[in-house]
Amino acid sequence: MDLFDSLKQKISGKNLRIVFPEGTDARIIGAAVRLAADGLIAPTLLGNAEEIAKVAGEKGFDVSKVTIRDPQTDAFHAEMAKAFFDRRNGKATEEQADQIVRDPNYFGTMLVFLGEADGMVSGAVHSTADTVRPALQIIKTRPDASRISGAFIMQRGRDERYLFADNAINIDPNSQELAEIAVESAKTAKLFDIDPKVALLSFSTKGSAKAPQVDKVVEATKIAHELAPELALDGELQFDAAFVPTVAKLKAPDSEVAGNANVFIFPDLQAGNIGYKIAQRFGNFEAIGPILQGLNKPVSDLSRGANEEDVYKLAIITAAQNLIA
Ligand SMILES: CC(C)(COP(=O)(O)OP(=O)(O)OC[C@H]1O[C@@H](n2cnc3c(N)ncnc32)[C@H](O)[C@@H]1OP(=O)(O)O)[C@@H](O)C(=O)NCCC(=O)NCCS
Ligand SMILES: CC(=O)OP(=O)(O)O
Repeated sequence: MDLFDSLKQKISGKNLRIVFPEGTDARIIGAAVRLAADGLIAPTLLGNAEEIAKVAGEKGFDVSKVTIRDPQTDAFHAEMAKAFFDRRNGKATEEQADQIVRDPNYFGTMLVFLGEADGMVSGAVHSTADTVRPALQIIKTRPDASRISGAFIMQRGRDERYLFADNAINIDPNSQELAEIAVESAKTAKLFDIDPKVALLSFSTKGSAKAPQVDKVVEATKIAHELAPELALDGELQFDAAFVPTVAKLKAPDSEVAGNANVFIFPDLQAGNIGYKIAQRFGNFEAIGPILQGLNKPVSDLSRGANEEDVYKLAIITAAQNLIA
């Protein structure tokens, strides 16, 4: 079954509530209206109701099934500011808390934190840093994860599907962090019916180049093996050795992952962010994400280059993350 048909089946009728802080953006409104009409989620758009109605009217969207809340005037404001102040535990004053929760990304994140929403999707207008910082500060990492990272499902056609990470968050992870990203990405891959074979990517394969950047990946591979000995995982591998069986035979003949990898771990964010965009724009892969891994509750960031379909799909994934323990 198609990945999204299967995810839609899982969330259908569960009335999972997803909040969209960028409620006046036409792509967001269009996706929210479709999701509500399809009975997939209960969407909340954040923003000024008149502005949302104006954009919806111009585009012919019927927002009657969508909840609208305005962080500037919301009746829940004082309670939320107090909860934010408590959660930040000395890192924000009461006055700052009062202002901060008027920011739609903070307001949306607080709705998730307080259990008023089951997930948040933002980032079509805001940068990744502005989208994810509230989640890092408020929702925080799961007890079994030390870092949050951002993964993409890369899909072409019905059957070709890979997971890339980290393409969004950690700028220059050290070996320990990279190892944890690799192990966490294998868990995420399973959510999308990918049987993970994890490659830690480099510009070197099995010692073909010497550099501190390569040493980092070699060390990360060693740590990842210790963290998850049962996992099919290998490094350091160049992308061709990881992906192409004939090249794997030449460059890494003893590796069970080389030539078969389907989870690709990039050594830093320069490589990861550039890499996913090249596959998306040159390779015609659909890039769905970044899906934040390691958070206590689901929050997803969009690329500002996202279209309505990307918003629709990422909202489905965000909702489905609630159903996976
Ligand atoms: C994600 C990012 C915004 C966080 O950095 P920052 O804003 O400087 O955040 P800070 O270092 O001030 O940390 C803020 C909080 O987040 C936490 N945090 C930061 N990075 C984290 C991570 N990867 N995992 C878990 N928590 C993290 C910090 O511990 C801190 O928590 P606290 O305030 O409760 O003590 C930053 O790493 C970044 O800009 N990454 C690149 C994003 C980007 O541009 N991507 C490309 C496009 S997708
Ligand atoms: C994920 C990502 O690269 O986001 P943006 O394109 O918005 O910077």
